[in-house]
Amino acid sequence: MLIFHEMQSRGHEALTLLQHAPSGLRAALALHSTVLGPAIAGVRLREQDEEVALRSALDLSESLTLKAALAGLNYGGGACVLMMPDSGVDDPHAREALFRALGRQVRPLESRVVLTEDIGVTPADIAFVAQETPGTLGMNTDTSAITAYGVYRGMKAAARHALGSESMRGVRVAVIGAGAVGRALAGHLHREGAKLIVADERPERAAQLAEALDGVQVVGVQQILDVPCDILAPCGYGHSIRTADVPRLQCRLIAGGEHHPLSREGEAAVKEAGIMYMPDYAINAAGLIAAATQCDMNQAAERVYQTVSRIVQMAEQYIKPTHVVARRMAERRIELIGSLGHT
Ligand SMILES: NC(=O)c1ccc[n+]([C@@H]2O[C@H](COP(=O)([O-])OP(=O)(O)OC[C@H]3O[C@@H](n4cnc5c(N)ncnc54)[C@H](O)[C@@H]3O)[C@@H](O)[C@H]2O)c1
Repeated sequence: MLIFHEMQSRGHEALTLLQHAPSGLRAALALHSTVLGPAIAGVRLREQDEEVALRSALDLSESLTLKAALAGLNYGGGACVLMMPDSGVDDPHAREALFRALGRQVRPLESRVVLTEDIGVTPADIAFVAQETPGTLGMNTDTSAITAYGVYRGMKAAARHALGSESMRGVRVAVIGAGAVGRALAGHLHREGAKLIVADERPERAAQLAEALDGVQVVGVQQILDVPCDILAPCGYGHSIRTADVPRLQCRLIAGGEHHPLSREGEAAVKEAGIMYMPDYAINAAGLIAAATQCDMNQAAERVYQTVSRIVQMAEQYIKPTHVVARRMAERRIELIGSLGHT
């Protein structure tokens, strides 16, 4: 991996590796942009190899920059990916030490970064970080439910253009990943009468969802991309649609909660295939909006609905792909507000 090349081409400001042997801390902290304000960095704890951790940090931090900018927030984008310590994190004191070590190492960067929870990290973990540095933003609420409701509302706004109607009644939605966001999203769609097809790498999760909601069809993770459907809703851990998979897709809209479901090449391939793609940073922003502004779930989801509506309207007006318009809108706000300089 050519890290400087990657950072330069995508505009990252910094990538810091944090290490503290006694607590088992090994983390990649990426700051993509601090132009609009300190970088909000979701802290993610997952068992993975070093290259995946670096790549995820670079990907997620860029998404966060675009997400905060599009949502009109005065934050930049960051990401902090922790490697799972060899001894695990089941012992509560080991867990405390891990997150306090993270806080202590991040403290010198407090004016540039604000840590918050992401996959595998709880509000209690961030409270440990907060004992060591003021640079935290506790979500203090179940952001996955808020995020999922925002995805549902954003999906409807996009469907108005992609499918000709906002109604989800009878619409076939294939959900990749039956985790916190995927499950809650499926619930909203099911209540409105959508026909759901679900797959999860952990098949028991898809089976549980099918048990909870009548009529949900479960398929394997290899099959879900071949399923004829109207909307494909990726809600997994990222890159669940590879560019080589795009010719298999039989949907008209891709809209889900997942960060980086597609690479940049994948976005272009999807457009070529005649499929509308609503980027992650536009549609999965409700949890972040609620945490950053203290607004409620409906207000946060409404902001996502309005943003997605604006993206699709501008895409139609200028005959440009939605992912190009969304990125341009976010970058334009960063340029304009950044040009004001610091007060
Ligand atoms: N939770 C939030 O508030 C939030 C906010 C914004 C974005 N997101 C993004 O939404 C996505 C889902 O988050 P979550 O909180 O639901 O995580 P989760 O861990 O609760 O669930 C993810 C589920 O997806 C499954 N999965 C992963 N990759 C898959 C694949 N390729 N095929 C099939 N199944 C797959 C996993 O087995 C798991 O059950 C992540 O990309 C996350 O970054 C979450």
